[in-house]
Amino acid sequence: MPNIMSRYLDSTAAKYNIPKEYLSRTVLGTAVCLYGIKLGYPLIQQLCTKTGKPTENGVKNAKGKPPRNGTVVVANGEDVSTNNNDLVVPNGKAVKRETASSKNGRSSPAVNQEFLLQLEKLIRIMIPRFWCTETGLLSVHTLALFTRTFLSIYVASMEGQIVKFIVRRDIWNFSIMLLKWLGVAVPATFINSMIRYLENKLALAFRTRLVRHAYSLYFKGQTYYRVANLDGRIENADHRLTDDITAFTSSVAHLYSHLTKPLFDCALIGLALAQSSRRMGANIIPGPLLACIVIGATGQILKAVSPKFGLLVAEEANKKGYLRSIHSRVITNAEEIAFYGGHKVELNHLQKAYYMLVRQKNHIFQQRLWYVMVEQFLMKYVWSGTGMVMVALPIVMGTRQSSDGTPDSGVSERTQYFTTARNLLVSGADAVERLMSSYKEVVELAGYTSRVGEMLDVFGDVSEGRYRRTATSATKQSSKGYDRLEFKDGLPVAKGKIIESTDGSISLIDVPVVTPNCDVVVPSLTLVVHPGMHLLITGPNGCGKSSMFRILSGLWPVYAGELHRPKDCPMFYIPQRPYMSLGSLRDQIIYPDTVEDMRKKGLTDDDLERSLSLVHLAQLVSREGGWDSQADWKDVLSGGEKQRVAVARLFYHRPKFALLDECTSAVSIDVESNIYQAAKDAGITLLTITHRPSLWKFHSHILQFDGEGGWDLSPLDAKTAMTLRQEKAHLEAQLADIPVTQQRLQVVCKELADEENRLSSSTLN
Ligand SMILES: Nc1ncnc2c1ncn2[C@@H]1O[C@H](COP(=O)(O)OP(=O)(O)OP(=O)(O)O)[C@@H](O)[C@H]1O
Repeated sequence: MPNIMSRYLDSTAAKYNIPKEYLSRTVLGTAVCLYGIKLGYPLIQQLCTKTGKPTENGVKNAKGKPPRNGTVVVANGEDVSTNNNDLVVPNGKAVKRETASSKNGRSSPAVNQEFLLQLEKLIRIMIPRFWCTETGLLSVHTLALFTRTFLSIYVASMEGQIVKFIVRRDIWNFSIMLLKWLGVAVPATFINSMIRYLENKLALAFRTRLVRHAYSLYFKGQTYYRVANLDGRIENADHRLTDDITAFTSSVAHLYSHLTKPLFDCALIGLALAQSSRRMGANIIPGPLLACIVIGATGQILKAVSPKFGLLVAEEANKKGYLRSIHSRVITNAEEIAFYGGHKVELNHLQKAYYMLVRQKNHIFQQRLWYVMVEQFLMKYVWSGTGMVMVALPIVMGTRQSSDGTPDSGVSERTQYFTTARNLLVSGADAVERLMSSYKEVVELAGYTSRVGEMLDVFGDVSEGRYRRTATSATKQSSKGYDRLEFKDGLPVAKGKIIESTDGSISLIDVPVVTPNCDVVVPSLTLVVHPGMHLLITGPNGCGKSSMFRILSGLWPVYAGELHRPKDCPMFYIPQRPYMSLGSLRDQIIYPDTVEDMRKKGLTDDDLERSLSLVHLAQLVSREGGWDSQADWKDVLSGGEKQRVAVARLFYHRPKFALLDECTSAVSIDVESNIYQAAKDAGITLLTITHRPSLWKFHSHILQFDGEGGWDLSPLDAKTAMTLRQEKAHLEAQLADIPVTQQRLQVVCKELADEENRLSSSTLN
């Protein structure tokens, strides 16, 4: 076919008196343009149709654009969510709608417009300015790739010359060329190593930028808490922040060199091949034309048979994250599991998670098996055959004989051409193969891009108070008739106001206690806590006591009513299970301050010691080897000691209000009483959740939840008297038992004496 083509070109050029070269270039240019249009057309068509395409519901938004995942468009005056995982809310009723393809309402990761937009967003984070370290690294990397391509071509031509001198039996020139060839190997190997070094540096620089950005979002406000507790889109943020970001940045850096170098190779090798064909006096069109046809056909076939690697990779990352989370659960709760002897159950969970990952990996391997087979067949065998035809064409069709009057009738020059062209073709084929196999990597990159992009989107949303969660209970509540919550997009809207109080008090006015699952635990709560008003909070389990603290601390949104808080929120929360941070013993007491903060406050280790003695732990410093000693405090301290250390923090920080959530449940009653008295003496207003009547005397008011959504706030005086009366009755009952106990004691003493007498007489006998 190339022969026929060449003859046809010859005859046409002669017929219309056009220089053959012009005609060849025009044909080649047209073919390339047409192929470019063919490849680009589906993308352009996709873009055009997307811009004005009606949505699933046949509705366009105001700009004629399709709504983004999760946004709301208005149909027939009602809010209709287009998110796969969202709730359609006709007439205020929430209905769950979920599709299997996308858990989080996103389309499955693929190389499409969404991927390009997300990638662009992430690239802007990784390369924030034109002049930055990353652009410097990219420039040097590009230069190294370019140099490597030039060196490959130079080495290929040298090898051709070496073979030519061998055929001519020219020992002198052969030796010189061989030395030159070895001389080129030194910079060539250095450049190779440099390319890898720069790729790694680039991946690390990208990762650093992304991690810095992600951390700033993750620790903005209480995003790390809200992502896990209030939003349901991300399950394992830790895995995304570590493994997924690493995989994404490595993939981007790797793809950059994997795409750039082959592109340079193709362009420069194509030119070099055309030059050597021309030197052989052959037509330059047929070879490249044949190559274009074969490569184009290969691309189409591979595209048709390619599995959805992006989706597969994203799913694999998901399963890896799940396995990791199960591992960390075991590590965190090792002692509890060991006491229960729950290793069988945990092992079961771990194995399940592991086999889910194994199944996914096997699925990917299977998909790869057939894909790689087709890929290898086309790229190794079909392309090698095409290469042989391409190399043979200029030799068979060429008109050139010997250029320097050598007696071998051009055999040595043809051999030189053959060797050079063959080497160039091998490099070219390798370049195209890398380009094509890069498609698979691009699809995998789409998977990582989707996970990292989604994570950053969710962090951004959550830090601004926009949550998305499967609100199954919303339906339940709406059917219960609770209509104070306003739903939008299937989720309750935080309409409540957070106001700075001027008199230093904390108040909740008509605030509902609503859990992240939209369960309304208390429909409306109103209370004012002035400084010095010590409030005791009681009620059955699950009635909303801790939830009230979450609302006061700003962890949970205020869905209605008003929350008044003093400026800078001088509240300090101590939970039942105290958190021990990493670091020294000093760091435990001053948490969440740093040592610099402590110095700035003008506090010293002596002050810390005073805080420790208030919780009866003064000996801890010498026992643990000083303030700077480091340990895994979570394991080193007992449950009660951990609680006391947590309370010592209260004496270090001395906040206006202390939210104490059964924080001394493991402390003995006498020490507990001393702690509460010391806290009151320090001028700290106590809001205490407790089930211990012994703590009542330290409080002036009591808030009682009934577990049915109701509550009662009253002064504690009358109730204290009541409990004192109860305690008196209890003590009197104990005293009434004393005569009986004394009688019993006498009997036991007598029996013991008899027994001893018996024993001594038996020993004498
Ligand atoms: N992160 C959460 N997500 C969903 N629901 C939650 C969450 N935290 C608490 N809840 C629910 O909120 C309700 C109130 O919980 P809360 O922790 O306030 O109870 P409590 O009164 O402090 O109970 P206890 O005395 O047992 O500590 C419970 O039904 C609980 O299941």
